[in-house]
Amino acid sequence: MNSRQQPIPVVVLAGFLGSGKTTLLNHLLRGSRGTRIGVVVNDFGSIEIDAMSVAGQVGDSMVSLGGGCLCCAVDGAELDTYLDRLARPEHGIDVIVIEASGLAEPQEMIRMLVANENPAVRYGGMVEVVDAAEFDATRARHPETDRHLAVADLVVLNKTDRVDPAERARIEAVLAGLCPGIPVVAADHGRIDPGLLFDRKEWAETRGQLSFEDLIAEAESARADAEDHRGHAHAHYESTEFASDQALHPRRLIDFLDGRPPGLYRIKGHVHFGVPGHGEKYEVHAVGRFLRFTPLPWGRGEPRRTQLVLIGSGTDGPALLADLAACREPAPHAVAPETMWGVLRYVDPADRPDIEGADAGLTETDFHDADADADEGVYAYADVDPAEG
Ligand SMILES: Nc1nc2c(ncn2[C@@H]2O[C@H](COP(=O)(O)OP(=O)(O)OP(=O)(O)O)[C@@H](O)[C@H]2O)c(=O)[nH]1
Repeated sequence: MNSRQQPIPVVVLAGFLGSGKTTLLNHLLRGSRGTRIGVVVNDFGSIEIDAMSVAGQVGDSMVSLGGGCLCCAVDGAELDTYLDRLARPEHGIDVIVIEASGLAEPQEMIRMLVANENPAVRYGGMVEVVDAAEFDATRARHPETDRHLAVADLVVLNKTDRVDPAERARIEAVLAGLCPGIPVVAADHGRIDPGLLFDRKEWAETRGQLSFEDLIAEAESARADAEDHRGHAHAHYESTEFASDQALHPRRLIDFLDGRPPGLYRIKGHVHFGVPGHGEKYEVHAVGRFLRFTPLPWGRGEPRRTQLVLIGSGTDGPALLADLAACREPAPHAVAPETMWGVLRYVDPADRPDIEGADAGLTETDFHDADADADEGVYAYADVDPAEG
């Protein structure tokens, strides 16, 4: 437990869109045991899907900064306000984790943290989450990824379940070249040893990639850069938000998702279908061509509603919204359960509601055939604790 004399370390959790930051954060929160973790979530969109995914687990020790990248808050005043609040002794927080938006410039955030004058907190290192399955594609599209890796204190090579051992070894060799001397931890579903983050002492003292002086020396040019966000990944991305209290028709939504434009890189949120036998909340994640649904119970009193954030480059927001609006279904109770098949194709077999599958005459072969269309061996993981969600 923090003695209150020691400044609370603030760890930046960074990584490209969909790399698995929220999944990792939830793993840390579940494995934190006696350590109290304060969380700052910075969603790119104004519907705060990430915040919703972790909120139930941290209660009042979480603040959420929606509606833009934290790295653009040049003076960091807003962040300081939240850190001050989290650092109050009554919260008893031992470590603060900032989940950066998937399009943030971690260097900017590090600078803000180093410049923070609150003696109750100190910069505690940066964790960069890397999606093994999207590694080459992300680097090709975003050369700045290499810069982010170079300032990391710990690299988590996530989604190793989606690549074979040879590919994993190749990526590890590339990472060793990009960030020499920095530990690279392989993981699936962000399951790293929480001790890597909670044992803070080593971090502050041993990080040598970017010293305080380096940061200050870079500050001037970076500040100019920060004022002109054209160099940031998020300058090239748009976020489109869709929310509806009306149910969505499963088949129309799947047609929309199957035909989504290549520039629409990331979709996250949850869907209300309301089809008989499928009243659950369907959490949805798309990362590149990967698509997964996870049925979860609705929270107590939670409104049956669809909320989606769509992040992409060169996407036509109004057209996406019009397409989604056309998926709305005013009478979901009258919709045949078998229209859910297209959705169930993208659900982990372990999470599939088998009653409906059996009733609808679906066989295992149907599911296997369908799975072959999706990414091989990729399964969804429930980020939200159903009890809390
Ligand atoms: N197969 C596989 N899927 C994973 C793994 N880690 C996360 N996922 C899935 O990848 C999707 C994105 O995960 P998130 O944790 O939401 O990613 P994120 O980095 O927080 O996403 P943004 O906030 O959009 O940047 C979800 O469907 C996760 O369940 C993994 O190791 N293996």
